[in-house]
Amino acid sequence: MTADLATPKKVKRSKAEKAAAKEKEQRKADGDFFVAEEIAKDEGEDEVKEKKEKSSKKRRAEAEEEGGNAEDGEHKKKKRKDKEEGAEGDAHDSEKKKKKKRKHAEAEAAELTAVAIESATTESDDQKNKKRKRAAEDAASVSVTIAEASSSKSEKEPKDKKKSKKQKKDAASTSTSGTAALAPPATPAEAAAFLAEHSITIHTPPGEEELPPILAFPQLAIPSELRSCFTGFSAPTPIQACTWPPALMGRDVVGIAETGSGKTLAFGIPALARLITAPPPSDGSSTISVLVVAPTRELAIQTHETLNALGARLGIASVAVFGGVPKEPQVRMLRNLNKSKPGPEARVTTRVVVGTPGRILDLVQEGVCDLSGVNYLVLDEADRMLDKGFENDIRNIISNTKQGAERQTMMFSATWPDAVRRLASTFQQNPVVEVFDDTRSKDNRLLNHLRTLGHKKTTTTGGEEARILVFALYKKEASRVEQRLRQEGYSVGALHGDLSQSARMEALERFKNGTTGLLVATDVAARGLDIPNVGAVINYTFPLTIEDYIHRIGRTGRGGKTGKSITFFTGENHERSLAGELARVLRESGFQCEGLKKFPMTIKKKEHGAYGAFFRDDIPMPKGPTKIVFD
Ligand SMILES: Nc1ncnc2c1ncn2[C@@H]1O[C@H](COP(=O)(O)OP(=O)(O)OP(=O)(O)O)[C@@H](O)[C@H]1O
Repeated sequence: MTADLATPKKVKRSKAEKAAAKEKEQRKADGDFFVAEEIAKDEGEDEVKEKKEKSSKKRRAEAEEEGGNAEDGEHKKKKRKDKEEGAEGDAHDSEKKKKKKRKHAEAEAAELTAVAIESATTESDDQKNKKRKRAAEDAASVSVTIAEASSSKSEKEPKDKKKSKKQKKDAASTSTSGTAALAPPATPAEAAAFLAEHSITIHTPPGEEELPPILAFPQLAIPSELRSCFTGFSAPTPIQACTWPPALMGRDVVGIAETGSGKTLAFGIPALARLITAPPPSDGSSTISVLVVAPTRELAIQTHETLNALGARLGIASVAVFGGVPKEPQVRMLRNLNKSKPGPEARVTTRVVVGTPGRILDLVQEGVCDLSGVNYLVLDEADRMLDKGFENDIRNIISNTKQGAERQTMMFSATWPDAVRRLASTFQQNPVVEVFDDTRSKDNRLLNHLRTLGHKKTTTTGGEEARILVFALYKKEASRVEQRLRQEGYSVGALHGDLSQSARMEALERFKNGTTGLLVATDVAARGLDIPNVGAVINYTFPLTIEDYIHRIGRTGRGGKTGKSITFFTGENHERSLAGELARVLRESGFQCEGLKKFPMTIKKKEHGAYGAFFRDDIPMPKGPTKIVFD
């Protein structure tokens, strides 16, 4: 019977129908079908919430069942995650079946991803308005931590010349208060009143300029094309107001804010501004430069929809990848990125990936998701991701993106527990050089940094990210700094030549096993020893040679991990003559060295004991055996 029914149907099909069916099949194979199906979801906010709660309950129950299974191997963990994602998928199954017919109709009707997104956006306008209202009312306490400047990112490149007529028209119709005609920034009194009213604390690292919040959209220096993103909003939400100024300057930002506080635009506007001003590479390398990692697929889909809708007119598209659904369509979709398609989609370049950690990593490891061009990374709801056991996945994902100052990282979290602090301090790995005149203020600066890095006074975590290595130049200095830190209540060890060998070995062992999270060492005592990977290195006094500096900072950020190095540079004594070399090292690694320019920038040619200044220092000299010497 089935065959009987099917046959006449087939026969009756017109040529045009056949062509349409063929095209649909092709789109399916290209992965479009998947995107269209997912983004055409018209789940109400309540349904999403309910599902979120259901799946989190399920997760909690599973976690309790598995309680204490922290020793699980990577494989087990992955399986569990797949199970979680599968469970999430099950929860959606009955819902999915009900909607299957309608979704298919929508998916088939959705000729283009962008069209589907726009319709989905329109459909959920009511829900959006609800959320909008909530966001506007949201004056919950918000905290923003600004990391040290990543680099002097110049984002003022010429805009994409290939803009369509429509794009040009759109841009013209948006507010003209672009970067050229900005409203004056908030006065210190206005800024203070705003921060007090919304219970906002902004932690700017010592030495960094404090930026006032943006109280009104016209104060915002962004490409004019982006101004239409604010249509219907009267003012920035608190998290947007405080996040935009540092984020638009290219700084790493940590925002502590509740859901529904307007985070998507808080990181979305700087992301789009960056994409508009830096066109995609034309050398065939990956066009993905923005990556958003989120804990759940609901959040990933929501963020993807928002960014896709905002980016559509700018020629920027996003893809969403998440667990709980088959991987193959996502693999096909990623393989076929930017393959020219007919119609308006041909103008769109996929530059954003939004996804959940497990699936992103899977796809990266399969070689289909190339993150090597990612220079803007967002970790959304970081605390939830860590709660769900995604820490290793996140670190792994980060190691596949651009490193150091080449990447700007935005992190959002509703809470600020130790695990989140540690994650924040490890990705903010830019070597920072603080140039100052007053050597007496070194101790206070050191204490400030320990606080900013979230270092616990009595850490017994054993976690390598929590360890901080402080380098002093002289034995007496190391001993004094150690005493000072101990007076301040820190659990600290020392490694220098005034200590007996057994005392040094004990200090090293305690540092390695995490009993003390802080170690003050001299270069000579530390040389040749297996000092484990540490979260941060602080150069209290600059070493005698630039090689020692490189050796010191190499103690952190090892094995693809991230780390942080902070260097105090007073320009006194031996430091003055090393300013030029330090500036060169920083410049070559892509970091700023402005502060050093007040010192002579001459680089002294190295002299060899036997060959004087004429020896070749560009070829490696044979290394002798490692010698362990304690000064
Ligand atoms: N400046 C603003 N004024 C009023 N509404 C806004 C503003 N910015 C964003 N919104 C709206 O507020 C709602 C919540 O924003 P958004 O989804 O970005 O919050 P969120 O913090 O990411 O929350 P969630 O984690 O639940 O996604 C959205 O509907 C968004 O359109």
